[in-house]
Amino acid sequence: MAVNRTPLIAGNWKMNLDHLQSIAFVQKLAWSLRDAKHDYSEVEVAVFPPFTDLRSVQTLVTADKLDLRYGGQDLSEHDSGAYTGEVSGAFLAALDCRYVIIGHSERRQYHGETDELIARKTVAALRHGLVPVVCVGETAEDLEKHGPSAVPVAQLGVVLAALEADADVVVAYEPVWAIGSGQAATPEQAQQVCGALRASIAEALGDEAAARTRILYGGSVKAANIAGFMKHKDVDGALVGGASLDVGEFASIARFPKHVGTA
Ligand SMILES: O=C[C@H](O)COP(=O)(O)O
Repeated sequence: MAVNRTPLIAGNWKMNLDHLQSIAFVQKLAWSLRDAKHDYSEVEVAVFPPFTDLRSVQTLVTADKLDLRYGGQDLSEHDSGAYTGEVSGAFLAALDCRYVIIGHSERRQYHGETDELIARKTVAALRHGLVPVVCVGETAEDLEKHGPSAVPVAQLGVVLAALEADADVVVAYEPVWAIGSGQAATPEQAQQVCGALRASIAEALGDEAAARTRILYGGSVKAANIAGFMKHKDVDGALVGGASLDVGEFASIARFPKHVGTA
């Protein structure tokens, strides 16, 4: 089957950069990518700012006709109503968000998000025309106890059970032990788990869904290691945390095809 998955380099800002800082950052990123003649059809680039920045980012992207994508870092499973502090998929869609991150390990760890809630949020995102970036990943303890793929595959399985075969989702494999640690998984480890995740998508939703779904690796990705990950057939991009807060570094990650052969 012909496979045409556009790589996606996604920057998760987490709780960093306020709305004014987001404007300066996006402007610099756009200039940097323009100067490098970045081909967005070759490598898609997306940023995930805090909710309070999204309107500013939308204004800039619209005014400057940027090809940059953006999205929220979370959303509510509900569409509207008495849910204090929640942000609905409808609101993200109204700001022209393309994507939304769901089930990041920090949400699982600090906010008690379960696989079942993450599945409901994924369905909510799809209901509003957003592309969910569903995060899965094992802790160091899980890795020791169950091996590399069991936990991420089981986490994704709960989400896949809630999806139709034509659902447009992105999966992000982020080993918890690699996040913010400076100790990335090896490209071979990432490939092994991304391959297992793709096989689980094929089993649940069919070969066509497996062939078109992008699977990202995340966890201490930087310009110096991105090419190693991207050489592997089941790794379709990266979800970048810390390094996405440095314009030059993030732009360099997005230009990874230039590094291939140097990794
Ligand atoms: O969402 C991004 C991940 O948590 C990776 O973060 P990191 O690149 O700082 O390790």
